[in-house]
Amino acid sequence: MTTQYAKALTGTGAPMIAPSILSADFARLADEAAAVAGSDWLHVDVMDNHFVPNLTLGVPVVQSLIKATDIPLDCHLMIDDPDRWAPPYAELGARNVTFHVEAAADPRQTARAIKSAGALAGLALKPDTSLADHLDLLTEFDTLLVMTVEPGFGGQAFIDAMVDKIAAARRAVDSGHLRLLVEVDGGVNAETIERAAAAGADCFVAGSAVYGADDPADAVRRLRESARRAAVTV
Ligand SMILES: O=C(CO)[C@@H](O)[C@H](O)COP(=O)(O)O
Ligand SMILES: [Fe+2]
Repeated sequence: MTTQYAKALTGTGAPMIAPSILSADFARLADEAAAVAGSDWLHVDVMDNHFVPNLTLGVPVVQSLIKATDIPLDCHLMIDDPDRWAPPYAELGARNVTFHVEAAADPRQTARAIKSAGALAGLALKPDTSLADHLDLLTEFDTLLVMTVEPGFGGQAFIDAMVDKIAAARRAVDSGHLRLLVEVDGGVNAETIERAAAAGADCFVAGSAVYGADDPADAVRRLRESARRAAVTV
């Protein structure tokens, strides 16, 4: 169920795949980006050890990675105080900058700051965070990241109960004629991507399913094809 907006972003209308470098070798990030050539976005999990109990990377690494790859960066900020810390990722040239509503004091203003710095703005929801409570924010955002695991770590199992939230997000976008990509993150693999795609997601983050594969670029192609097939059968 790829939307016109997703089509405008990809040029092809195919489901978008965003490999997560959380599952890559951090000592070889440029090579690991090259290994997923053909991906729509490269997903970069920024964790601060406060909002989530894990610590990854920040502005200096993103700054280097932007120079090391042509793949647009999809920065997922799992950090406290995104109102202060999110706009710099947009200023660096990230394509999409997503922050968590649970951590933001003023999500509207932060989305506007990200967009005026030239990036798309993304709103992320943890699994227990209600979509219905935040519907009024969606017009401010370009992407909605539905977390299908608890944020913090790769390699966790997809929470099936989130399929209903993906479907609700799809309905909200379509009925409101919103210019918003529905993105799914956590536990996405060859099997779970079908349920997420059938529920109406446009963009799929996959870490271990891509970087755990013998041929990561081929894993990206296969995931895209599985999503495309599942989306057209609904
Ligand atoms: O944001 C996160 C985890 O907090 C994700 O982006 C993970 O990096 C996805 O990894 P897999 O679940 O696909 O292994
Ligand atoms: Fe993520």
